[in-house]
Amino acid sequence: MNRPTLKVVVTGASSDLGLILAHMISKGDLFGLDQWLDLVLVEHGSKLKQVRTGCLPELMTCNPRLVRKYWCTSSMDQAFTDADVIFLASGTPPSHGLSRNDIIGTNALESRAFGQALNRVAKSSVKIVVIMDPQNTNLAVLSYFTPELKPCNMTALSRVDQNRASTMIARMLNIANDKVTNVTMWGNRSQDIFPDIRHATVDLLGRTMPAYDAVKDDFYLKYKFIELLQNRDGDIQRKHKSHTHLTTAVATVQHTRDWLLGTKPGQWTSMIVISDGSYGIEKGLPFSFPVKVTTPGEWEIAQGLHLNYYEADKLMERALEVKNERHFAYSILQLAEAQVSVKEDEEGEVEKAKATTWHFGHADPIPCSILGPLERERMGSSM
Ligand SMILES: NC(=O)c1ccc[n+]([C@@H]2O[C@H](COP(=O)([O-])OP(=O)(O)OC[C@H]3O[C@@H](n4cnc5c(N)ncnc54)[C@H](O)[C@@H]3O)[C@@H](O)[C@H]2O)c1
Repeated sequence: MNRPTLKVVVTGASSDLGLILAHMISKGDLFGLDQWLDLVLVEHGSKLKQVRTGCLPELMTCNPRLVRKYWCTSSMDQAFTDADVIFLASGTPPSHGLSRNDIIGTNALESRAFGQALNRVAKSSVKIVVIMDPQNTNLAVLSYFTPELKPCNMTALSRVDQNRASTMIARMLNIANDKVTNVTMWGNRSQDIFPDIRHATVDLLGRTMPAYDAVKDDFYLKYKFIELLQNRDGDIQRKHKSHTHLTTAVATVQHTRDWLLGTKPGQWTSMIVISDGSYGIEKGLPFSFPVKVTTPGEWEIAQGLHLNYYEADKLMERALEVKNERHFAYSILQLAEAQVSVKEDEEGEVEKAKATTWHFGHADPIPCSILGPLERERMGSSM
């Protein structure tokens, strides 16, 4: 293991989500089996003891051979200094009795605190994944308070919904989930996120074909499927009587692996990123798009998906929803809308275009030869 140790931060470490995520990272699901890690577990002061005396022993019992050092802290500055990857997995979850606006308001305050700390101490290559609900709004707030960081280094999670949609199709066709590709989630991570199956493909007995042709039920895919998918989160929470921590942790690892290692040729994944104006979505608006990663650590919005009138209309509706929620969050924080920080260069290109290649925060790219078998398969490498 010649690569420098990575510093990885998980906030909300005492919750099931934080613990499962920390466990998956510790056992190499994210960076592979040949990467040393320093893992920082962040919790509020009142729960820090619980992390030290409960969560940490739990994690250590699972034989996390890749972790060189654990830190437990309430200090964001301490946690974020020199961090390579940060998972913002804390915040208030949607629950009975709290409206979406309540959640937006509470978590916007959290995001502001995270943003201010990141802006003070984070290094410019840090990668940040927003899991806190609602992801689009929190990404907007975070980006607002981090003028020193590039917006391309922050993404938020819509992969949970993509995975659910892929699973639903896979089950209809009796195939494995990973035989369903290029399902896209557009828009706002709310109940109204818009699933696009029309561009999805499936591998049926070795033959790649459009998902629509394989399912052969246009009416179902256009209406019932979308309704079922949009209610899935609530359904699971009601029936399982808990938040969807396992699916979220798994989706977070998949999202981050795609971002840091790359998507397979010809494939894309759904990610909430800051819009560069693609598909008519206002520049600077956090929106779930189809995203490709050909250079590890640099996402680009997949171009050229033809949208019909109905779909284009849905995208505009979703964009309006994000704008309204962002407006609400900004009003809680008493921020002026005009100050929205879309960082542009002289040609008006969103900073993304100037992004430097990210090599796990260090000087050298990950040489394929030291990747594990899973990574090699992922990178399509013949090494
Ligand atoms: N599908 C998804 O994308 C998905 C699924 C589950 C949860 N979430 C989101 O993740 C967040 C956490 O959900 P949960 O169910 O684990 O909630 P939870 O209430 O069980 O745990 C949140 C934890 O975060 C901690 N916390 C709050 N502010 C903090 C801060 N500033 N620093 C460190 N720790 C802090 C709390 O003390 C608590 O332990 C919520 O915003 C939720 O909506 C998203």
